[in-house]
Amino acid sequence: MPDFRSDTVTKPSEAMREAARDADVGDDVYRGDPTVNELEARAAEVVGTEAALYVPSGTMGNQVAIRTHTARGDELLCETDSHIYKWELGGIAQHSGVQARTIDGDDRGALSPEQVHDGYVARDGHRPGTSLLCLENTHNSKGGTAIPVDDIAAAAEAARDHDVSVHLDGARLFNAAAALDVPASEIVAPVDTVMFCLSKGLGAPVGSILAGPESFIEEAHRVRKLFGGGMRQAGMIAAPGLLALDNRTRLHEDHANARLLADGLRDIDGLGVSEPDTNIVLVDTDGPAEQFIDALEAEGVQASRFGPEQVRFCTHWDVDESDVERAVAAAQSI
Ligand SMILES: Cc1ncc(COP(=O)(O)O)c(CN[C@H](C(=O)O)[C@H](C)O)c1O
Repeated sequence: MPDFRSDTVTKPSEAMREAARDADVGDDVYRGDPTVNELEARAAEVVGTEAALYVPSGTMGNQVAIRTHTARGDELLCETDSHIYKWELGGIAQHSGVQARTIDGDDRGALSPEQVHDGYVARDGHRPGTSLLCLENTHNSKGGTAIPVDDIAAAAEAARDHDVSVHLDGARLFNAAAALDVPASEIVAPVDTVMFCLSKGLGAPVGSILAGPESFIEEAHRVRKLFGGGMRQAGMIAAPGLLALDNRTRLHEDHANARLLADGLRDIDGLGVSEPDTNIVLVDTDGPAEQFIDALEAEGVQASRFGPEQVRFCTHWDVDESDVERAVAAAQSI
C-alpha cells in the first residue's frame, strides 16, 4: 500500500541495516560512542557549525534548543503554523516555561523583518522579554515550502538587532537546499542553531541533529540528558544516520514525484492542489478530509489529514512514479 502519510515512514536501506549491525559502539553519555561522535562531527561540517548533537527525534532537537536558548518566563517568536507551536504538545511551555508569541507568516511561512521588530518585547517590570526567534525551512504546514536564504537572513538580522537568538527548525533542511539549489550551510549561516532530521527524506530509521556553536552544544548535551535523551551504544542507530547524511541523492526525485502527483491531482474536479516546492503536496478536498482519506485507503493508498478539509501527501524514497500514478487513479475514482 503506497504510504504518502509522511516522509517519516521511510524504511532503512539494506546498507543502513548492515551499518547498524557492524557499527563501532561505546557509551554516548560518556561521549564514548565513536559512530555518534563521527556523525556529530560530519553533521557540523556539512551545515557549517562548530558542533552538533545527535538526538532521538526532531521534536527533542527543537525542544532542547528552546530550553538551551531561553530562561523560564521568557517569550519566543514563531510562525503561527510552525511545528514547534502546532505539533509538539505545548513543549515550549511544558519543557521550558516559555510563552510563545505567534506571528502569521506569508504563504511560504516566512516572517518579515518588520514582523520580527513588531513582535519583539523588551523585558521590563511587566513584560517577559523575547529571547528567541524560531523559523522553519521547509515549512511543513504551508506545504513544504522552501524559504529563500535572503528571507531567513533578513528575519534573523532583525532578531539580532534586539540580541534575540535564532533557531531554525530545519527538519527538511536538505529538501530546502535542494529546492533552492544552495548548500545547506548557506541556509544555516544566518541563524544561531539548526535542527535537521535524518529520519525523514534522508531515510535513516531514527534520529535528528541539533547543530550550533560549541558552547551551545555543550549545554544542549546536558539538556538532552535532562530530557531523558542521553543514549548508550547509539552507534547502532547513528551508523544509518551517517549513510543518510552522506547519500543525500534522492531528494530531487522526491520533488519530481511530488510535482507529478500534484499535476495529476490538479486535473480532478473539486480538488485544490498546492504547487510543491519540495516533497509535500497539500490537497483541499471540498469535503471532510477523513472521507477522502478513507476512500483513498479503500483503493490502497495512504495519506494524512492536515485539516478539516485538507489532506497531505509526502513523497519519499519508498514511493515511486508507479505509486504516484496509483494515488492519482485512486483519487480520480473517488
Ligand atoms: C517541521 C518539522 N519539525 C519537527 C518535526 C519533528 O520531528 P520528529 O519528532 O517527528 O522526528 C517534524 C515532524 N513532522 C511530522 C510529519 O511531518 O509527519 C509530524 C507532523 O510531526 C516536522 O515536520
